[in-house]
Amino acid sequence: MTTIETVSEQRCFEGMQGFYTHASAVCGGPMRYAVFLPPQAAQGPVPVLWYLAGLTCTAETFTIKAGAQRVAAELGLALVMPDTSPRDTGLAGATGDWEFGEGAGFYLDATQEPWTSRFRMYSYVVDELPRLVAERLPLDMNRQGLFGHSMGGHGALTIALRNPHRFRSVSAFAPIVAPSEVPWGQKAFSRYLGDDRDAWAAYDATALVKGGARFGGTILIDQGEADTFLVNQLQPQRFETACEDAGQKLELRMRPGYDHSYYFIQSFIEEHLRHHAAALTA
Ligand SMILES: N[C@@H](CCC(=O)N[C@@H](CSC=O)C(=O)NCC(=O)O)C(=O)O
Repeated sequence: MTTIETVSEQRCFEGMQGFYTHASAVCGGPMRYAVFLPPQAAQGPVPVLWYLAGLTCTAETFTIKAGAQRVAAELGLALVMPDTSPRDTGLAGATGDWEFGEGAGFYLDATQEPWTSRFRMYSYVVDELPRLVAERLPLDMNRQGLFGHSMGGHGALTIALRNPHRFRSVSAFAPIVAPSEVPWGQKAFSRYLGDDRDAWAAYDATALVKGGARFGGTILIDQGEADTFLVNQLQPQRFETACEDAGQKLELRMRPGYDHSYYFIQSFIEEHLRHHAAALTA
């Protein structure tokens, strides 16, 4: 069994907020993640909700900024927050640009050198970390949901669309819905995946829906209308059109006055947690 090192554990709303590190076989080095266990976990396995964070974020960002624990404790949901990439890789070009490399793993498995040995966040989030937490924590892995923000919203949508039987619920705050078509995604995908755009489609929510991927429940998205990334990077209408054409159920809520920040996420976190709880605790 992989050794887990506890960085910290603190009582929170009668549950426990922890930060942990472990040696990741998939990412070839140490990885950090956070878990909130609600008080109900003392009685038995609880549903688990994965949160994938955005560019520049760590396992701490959502944990300390979103204010999710109070309602997660009420609803009996465990929260798992992975980091957004491997760290201290020592690879030239992996630091110094907030849109690429460390802090910008894009929840994909890189196929190009030198990234392919370390930047494997798709397999880390889909396979390695779930196995590791399921072995140690009272989590009901038959009741999993997934959500995320921006780059992490892209991760949540693509992972749910590719694994619809694993996840009962999915939602996103201001997701990158069509990375192949916008500067953030084009920069990252060309470096991690190379120039073959067919390889990009597996990590593009809009392309996945156009290609036939479906999620069983309603996909929930909140998007701020005052988000400075809305026009150049996020473009939710691309996903909305693809879902309409495909008959994929989507609730896209445009929120006047809200930007891209964690103040926006704080404002709607309770609605997202209740959306997931409705599917996970039914
Ligand atoms: N360059 C800026 C902006 C970085 C930023 O806005 N990051 C977002 C995610 S963007 C898409 O994935 C974020 O969530 N930041 C964390 C936060 O606490 O707001 C910078 O370096 O700050």
